[in-house]
Amino acid sequence: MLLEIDHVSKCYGTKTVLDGVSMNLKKGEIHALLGKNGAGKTTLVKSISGVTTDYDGTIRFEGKSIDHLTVLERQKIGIYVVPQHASVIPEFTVAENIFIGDWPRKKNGFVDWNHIYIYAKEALDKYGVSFSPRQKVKDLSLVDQRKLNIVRALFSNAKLIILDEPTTALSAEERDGLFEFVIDLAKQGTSFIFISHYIEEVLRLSDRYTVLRDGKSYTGFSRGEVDERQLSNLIVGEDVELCVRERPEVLARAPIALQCSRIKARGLTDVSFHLAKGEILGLIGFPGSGAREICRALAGLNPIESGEIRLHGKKLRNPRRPDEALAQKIVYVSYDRHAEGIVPDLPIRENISLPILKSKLASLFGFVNERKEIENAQQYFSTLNIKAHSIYEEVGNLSGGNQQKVVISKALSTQPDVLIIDEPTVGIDVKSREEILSLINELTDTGLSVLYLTNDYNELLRVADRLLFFANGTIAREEINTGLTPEEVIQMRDSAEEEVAS
Ligand SMILES: Nc1ncnc2c1ncn2[C@@H]1O[C@H](COP(=O)(O)OP(=O)(O)OP(=O)(O)O)[C@@H](O)[C@H]1O
Repeated sequence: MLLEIDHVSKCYGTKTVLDGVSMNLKKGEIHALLGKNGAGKTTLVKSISGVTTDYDGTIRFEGKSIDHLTVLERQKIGIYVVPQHASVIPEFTVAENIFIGDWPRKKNGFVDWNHIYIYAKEALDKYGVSFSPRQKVKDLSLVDQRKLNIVRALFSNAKLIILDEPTTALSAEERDGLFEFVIDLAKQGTSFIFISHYIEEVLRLSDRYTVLRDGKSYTGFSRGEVDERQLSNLIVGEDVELCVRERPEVLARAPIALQCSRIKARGLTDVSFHLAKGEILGLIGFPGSGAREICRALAGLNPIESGEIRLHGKKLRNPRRPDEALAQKIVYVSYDRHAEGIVPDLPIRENISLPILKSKLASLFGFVNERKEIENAQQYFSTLNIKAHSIYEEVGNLSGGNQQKVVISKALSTQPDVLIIDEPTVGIDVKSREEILSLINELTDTGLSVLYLTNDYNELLRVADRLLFFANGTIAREEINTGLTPEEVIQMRDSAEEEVAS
């Protein structure tokens, strides 16, 4: 056994988050840690890595208790966390990133720059990655940045690497590449704790599983012992009802809500399309293809050089800022909730109300109508099942998935005509995902139109009525979603890309 977690408990104030949690991990094992949003996965990871040491119970590493050790001391014995958000410095080279904090030095004490690249090349070769040590990290793909984080940990002699939702925002192919890399390293003896909300990928990658629910651990399941449904029931504690979108006939006759003509903007050469009232339009394309760029242009985040946007036939002013888009009933939920989504120090109530303070919640004389604000926040708090004591809890104290629900509530409370939603279920547990999808589905019945961007084609194909394939800054293909499979979509995306390139 490499790691033994023995009846670990942890409270925040009066809230018991971990209640006698136990699990163990063997050398060379990939062990999945699962649980709903707020189940305590991050809290357990913090206890293993030493960020939190005021827990009850015992954690042993290679047979010895590590409860008294600090984060740095735990790193020295081989425990590393690779966080969800790349902890690399984009302006530095790969080699510089590997050596940050531990520069090889010459006898005179100066950094040995010549050898940095030689040592880094050896490390990259040893772990079988293909990028060059001289490449700037900002030029690496997302998956290579994640691999670099792992190589950095290995270079510091990691024996246990905790991967916190490592597949976030990766395409299916990138995810496969990352998994191969992790499996190879596990074969060489490195152990992994793998945190993910995607059960299908958990079943593919992991040797064993531990589920946290209501503070307790359900542990010891090996590959093949449980299937997708059983694991999802264990996580949620009940049957999960899947959101089913009926593609109604009315959509074919629905009036056009949004009409974009010849849009030219950053990363967009010439984009024209329409979105019907009540329709969910899926956007597909590689990074830089234009799929995300059109979202950001319509949201007022990337300036539009030319072209025309009409909503319900009325010409809009091309938005220069998100509040201008919002005033014209277009709202964007960014994939990056940390940078663009929430104010962590403010309570849930104020976060949800932020964009509508000046409009819907303003009373006579410009004061905020507090009753309306509370009602509004309370409504989304209940509908989306946000896990917190109340709407007065600070958003920074919520688990990642629950923060994401606040971001979505904030967007929906503006009552937009067009919702642009970018990777909305990243970090969201199985049950919450269905709640979010169901809510969006219901809102389209009342006339909301949606542009939906995600790399998770399984999810996209469950909700999208029609698909637009982007390549090279323009729309290369359009398909009605008549029961398409993810594999078909990947093929269509690749051939659209090739056609545009040739
Ligand atoms: N610093 C804190 N103060 C108070 N409560 C906290 C703090 N950190 C976490 N919590 C609470 O502890 C519980 C567990 O949170 P944790 O982040 O461990 O969940 P998680 O399983 O990682 O969730 P997710 O999948 O959403 O990331 C949540 O209810 C959260 O609100």
